[in-house]
Amino acid sequence: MFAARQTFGLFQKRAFSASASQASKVAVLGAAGGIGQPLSLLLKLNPRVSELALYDIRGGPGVAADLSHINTNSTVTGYEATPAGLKAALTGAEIVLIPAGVPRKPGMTRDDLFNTNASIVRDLAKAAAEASPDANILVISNPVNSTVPIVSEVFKAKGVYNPKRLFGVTTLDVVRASRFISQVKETDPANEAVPVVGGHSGVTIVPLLSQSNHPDIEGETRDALVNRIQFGGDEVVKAKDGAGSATLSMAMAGARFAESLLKAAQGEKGIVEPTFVESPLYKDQGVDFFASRVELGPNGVEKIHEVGKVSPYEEKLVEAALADLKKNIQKGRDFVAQNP
Ligand SMILES: NC(=O)C1=CN([C@@H]2O[C@H](COP(=O)(O)OP(=O)(O)OC[C@H]3O[C@@H](n4cnc5c(N)ncnc54)[C@H](O)[C@@H]3O)[C@@H](O)[C@H]2O)C=CC1
Ligand SMILES: O=C([O-])CC(=O)C(=O)O
Repeated sequence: MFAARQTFGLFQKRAFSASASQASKVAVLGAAGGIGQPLSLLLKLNPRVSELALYDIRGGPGVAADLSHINTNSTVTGYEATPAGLKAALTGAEIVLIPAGVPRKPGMTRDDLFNTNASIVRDLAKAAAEASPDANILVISNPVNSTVPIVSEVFKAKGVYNPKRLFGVTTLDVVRASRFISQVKETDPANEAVPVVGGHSGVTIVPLLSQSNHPDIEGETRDALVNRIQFGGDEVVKAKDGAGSATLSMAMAGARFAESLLKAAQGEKGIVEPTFVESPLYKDQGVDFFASRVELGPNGVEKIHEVGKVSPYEEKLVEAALADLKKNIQKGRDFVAQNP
């Protein structure tokens, strides 16, 4: 197995910072991709990460060699694209980020990625269920509304499913929401927070402007802002013109979410992130996964926050989201049932 990996962490001399006194291995599956590379870079810069494990079907060791020259204390290991390499990348990981899979081209919906990405995510989930059953699994690969249920079904089949440790990464939606509202209001986005609930595609993305600093935004301005948040991904897909979708902003969002989990694992209280998790909020309507604000703790999900008071306009948005979510979730489950 050792031959299947290359280790580059040879220059680790300085003491860890206090926050990184706990060893934290983070694995990135799809590490050589458009998201994987800048995400791995940001993780290499994070003192809370002690070991970075990079896996991809091509190029993992090269990205690892490059990042390993950065003079931060973590080790970086690139793994060969073999079952043994994948297993070694996953073993001992506290966090597994999955940005493996194809991105959209103009004219496609995220659901159009299902046929390709469902089996990629299923196979990586099988490996994770065997090698790192207790890790926090952070699913970035689209369509998130379906790939997260795929992971849950695979973990269930292996008898290791823990709903507190499975997260669909929807952080980019709130990152965009705070940026876009700051452009409308000419404010600093650092001071803006717009809760975004539901899921991660089109109308399942539900921004709650009534709970932002600017509940006064109404009429056409509101409609345009909500639409921009819901379809922010499409803006990037169009601008990239066939060369993929958001990668850099997604890397920032993924790194932020991983950082929040590490902070929570290392004992910080009150860490809240939006994320798509198995949720009781709309179970009575047949929707088992839902994104809302989630407090994180050492065991993963600590507390799922209620959606809270919404306007009649937002109630309609939630209704539309639930209808799509139900189908997207079922599609993921059916896929695993039919293609175990
Ligand atoms: N959750 C979110 O907010 C967002 C999700 N995405 C999604 O993230 C995914 C990745 O996007 P990009 O990085 O731009 O794509 P990309 O094509 O640049 O990179 C994907 C990487 O995955 C690797 N890969 C493919 N199959 C694999 C496997 N079985 N095991 C390991 N690695 C494998 C590829 O070799 C490639 O390096 C897409 O599905 C995209 O839709 C993108 C932006 C935001
Ligand atoms: O739009 C896409 O396909 C990628 C994505 O999920 C996003 O940027 O939010």
